[in-house]
Amino acid sequence: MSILRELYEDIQNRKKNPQDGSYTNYLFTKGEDKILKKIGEECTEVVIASKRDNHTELVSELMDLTYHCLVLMAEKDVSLEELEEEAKRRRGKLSKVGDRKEIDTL
Ligand SMILES: N=c1c2ncn([C@@H]3O[C@H](COP(=O)(O)OP(=O)(O)OP(=O)(O)O)[C@@H](O)[C@H]3O)c2ncn1[C@@H]1O[C@H](COP(=O)(O)O)[C@@H](O)[C@H]1O
Repeated sequence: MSILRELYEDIQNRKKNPQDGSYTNYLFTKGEDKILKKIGEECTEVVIASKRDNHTELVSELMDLTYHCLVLMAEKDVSLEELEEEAKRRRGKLSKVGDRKEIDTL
């Protein structure tokens, strides 16, 4: 999705050129442990929204989780291309074998 690419580029730009008042820069300044803590919190919020069967809240919480995962990716220099390659590799492998047990070997 191009909007996720745009969001990731915004996050990378904040890392290169910090801006006052930017929440993203606040996370980079606090560092990896803070980003990981936020990811943990957002995961829990996704679980709660899902169990409440609240679709709007679930979409919102999934986006919060996605944003914080993208911040972690920028912090650890993981590119979107690496995710794409990994997804393609799994797709090729799984569609060939047609056996869910094979996922253990991914
Ligand atoms: N997509 C997001 C985004 N999603 C969520 N958030 C922020 O994530 C925070 C999560 O809220 P919480 O209540 O969990 O956290 P908090 O209490 O504010 O802060 P903590 O002390 O818990 O860390 C909120 O402050 C949201 O504004 C985001 N902040 C920024 N972006 C995008 O990131 C890019 C850079 O924006 P800036 O960070 O504003 O420069 C832009 O494209 C923005 O649209």
